[in-house]
Amino acid sequence: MRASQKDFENAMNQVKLLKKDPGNEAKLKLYTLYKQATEGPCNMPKPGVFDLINKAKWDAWNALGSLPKETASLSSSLESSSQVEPGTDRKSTGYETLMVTSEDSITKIMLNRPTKKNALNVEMYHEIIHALKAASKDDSAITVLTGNGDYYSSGNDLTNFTDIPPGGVEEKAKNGAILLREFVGCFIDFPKPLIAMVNGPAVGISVTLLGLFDAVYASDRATFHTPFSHLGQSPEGCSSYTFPKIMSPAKAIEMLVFGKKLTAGEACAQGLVTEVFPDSTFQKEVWTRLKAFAKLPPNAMRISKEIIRNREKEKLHAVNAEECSVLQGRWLSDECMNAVVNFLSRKSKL
Ligand SMILES: CCCCCC/C=C/C(=O)SCCNC(=O)CCNC(=O)[C@H](O)C(C)(C)COP(=O)(O)OP(=O)(O)OC[C@H]1O[C@@H](n2cnc3c(N)ncnc32)[C@H](O)[C@@H]1OP(=O)(O)O
Repeated sequence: MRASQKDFENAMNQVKLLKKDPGNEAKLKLYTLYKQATEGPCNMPKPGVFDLINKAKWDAWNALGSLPKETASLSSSLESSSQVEPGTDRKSTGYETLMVTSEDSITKIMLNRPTKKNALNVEMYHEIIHALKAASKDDSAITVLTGNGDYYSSGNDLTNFTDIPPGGVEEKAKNGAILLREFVGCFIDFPKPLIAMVNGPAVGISVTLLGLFDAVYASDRATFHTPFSHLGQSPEGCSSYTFPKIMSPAKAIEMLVFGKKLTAGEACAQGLVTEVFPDSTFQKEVWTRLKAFAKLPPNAMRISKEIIRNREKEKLHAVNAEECSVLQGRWLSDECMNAVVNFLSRKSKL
């Protein structure tokens, strides 16, 4: 397929958005291809020998000779897309905390704060809401959520509690509850099969939400931990309703109240995880399976999910509202504030 001028300009814009500098050589190559594509053969006067930067530009552009504009445009687009981080396409542009890609009828939303163990900061909550809304309308058949790096996610970013607005902690808690309710609501309402690829340990809200997914595939490195009582908090993500149904009330209490951490095998035995894979083959095996799922008739999958979920939707939204309201109160408690201060001053870790 021929790259259009628009594609070419997009590619040039993407270079500006790269997180990692592509290096001078690549940038010089792109510059000269750009000049050739827009102006044709080198038309700038040859710079003096001491004008090193312009000399390098001139040499590189001049070396393209009479390369046709169209060829330069195509090469430039290809050059720049190969510099983009693997698995990234144009759809991911604009996200700070996610990598969102679409391929083989699968939209992949990857949590992308690996140095913070993919903790969910306020921006990430908003971006996930946005990505889910976009995925629900795009032409993919299924959507996958996964994490970049060694963690799936360490749950809520505890520094979210530090940025206090003029209205004080009460306003902070109220805003948090509103955001959480909208965030969880998107998972309840998501219309297509939603699959979690749990690539490593999962904590807090990243675990509770799994009860709202349609399939959960886990690496055998993954663990599942909801230390809400340790944090002076209470369950969210509809887990107060989904977990007792999935794994029995007693097992749900062990996790949600006593903070028992499950291995992937244990989580699978409890029904929270659909299947566990050895970490060494996790990506390959799961993606093979997902690609096969994505070839199934999308409308049939959507309608089948709808008929299963619709029966529960009203209840799930009511549970979500109640959990958010209870949490709003917990965030103002001494128990919660002390736990957050302890983490932030590194007195405690899970
Ligand atoms: C709109 C609001 C909605 C709120 C919804 C309610 C949600 C509730 C929950 O999700 S409760 C769960 C909260 N999560 C935690 O309590 C986990 C806290 N983190 C840890 O205990 C540890 O970091 C760890 C066990 C996840 C990993 O330990 P380790 O392997 O030793 O790595 P580091 O601790 O050095 O972590 C690296 C780096 O990441 C930062 N980080 C990790 N997790 C979080 C987090 N949840 N919040 C904030 N920051 C986190 C950690 O501080 C390190 O940062 P640094 O390198 O020091 O700058």
